[in-house]
Amino acid sequence: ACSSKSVLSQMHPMWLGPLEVPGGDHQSPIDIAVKKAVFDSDLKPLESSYDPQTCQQIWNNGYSFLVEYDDTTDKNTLKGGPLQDKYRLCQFHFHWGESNDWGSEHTVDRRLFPAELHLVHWNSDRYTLFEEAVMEENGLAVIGIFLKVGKRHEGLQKLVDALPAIRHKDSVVEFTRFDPASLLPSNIDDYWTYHGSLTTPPLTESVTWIVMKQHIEVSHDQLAVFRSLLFTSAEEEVQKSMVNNFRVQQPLRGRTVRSSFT
Ligand SMILES: COc1cccc(CN2CCc3cc(OS(N)(=O)=O)c(OC)cc3C2)c1
Ligand SMILES: [Zn+2]
Repeated sequence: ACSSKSVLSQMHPMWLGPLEVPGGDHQSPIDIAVKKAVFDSDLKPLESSYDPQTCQQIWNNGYSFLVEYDDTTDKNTLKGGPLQDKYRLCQFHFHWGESNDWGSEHTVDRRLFPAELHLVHWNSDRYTLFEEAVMEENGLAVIGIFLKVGKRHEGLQKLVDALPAIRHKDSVVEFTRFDPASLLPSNIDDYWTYHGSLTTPPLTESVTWIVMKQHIEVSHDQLAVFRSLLFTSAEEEVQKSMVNNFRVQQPLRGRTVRSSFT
């Protein structure tokens, strides 16, 4: 499910920082200036419906770890909010820092969070494969959720326990019966939305971003296990800790960020 490697990411090792796309003026991530966001009363509540039985595997792709879902049927759908069509979940992953002081990709009034969760969906009303949708303006919808360090996240622990098995790049293990809804904050009606891009290759400007206002809490120890992952494969002599796997912020270039709340 949406896990075929992009050629680009083979040519450009990600820990050197994703390459900048010349000329793109709808790039992500961005800073969300709360006061400049425009309330849009036409924005509907988000409707997500996920089936934990369709969870397939968890793997280290050399930049983050991805939990992948069977996206060959409409079992894991997202609609409503700013979306005109129905989108299918294919994977979720995280970005984090080497310390709790930074790690998120988006910021809110320049505030950095220690990590950010992305749930990647593609438009299954208009396209038949992720690879097609990834090239189209209305192809993808990514939900961004900020993580803060606090109490232990019970839902996350099953995922944290699987990480030592995928320490190295390109390692994969079977991972089943994980409910992505367990990672959503209690309030998913309050969000910011704007048009942007993937923050890793192919960096295409095909994403309707939906960034949740409410964060989720994970414990310091849970986040420390993220940092025990490696960018490097088992064969490489020098092992590099998988930390700071976020892209630098990109210019807004006149885009408007809308909010679903006042
Ligand atoms: C045409 O390029 C691709 C086609 C199919 C699958 C892929 C793999 N790619 C999809 C998009 C994506 C997007 C990712 O991050 S993000 N922040 O959502 O842009 C990501 O972070 C680890 C990984 C992947 C995996 C690339
Ligand atoms: Zn991401």
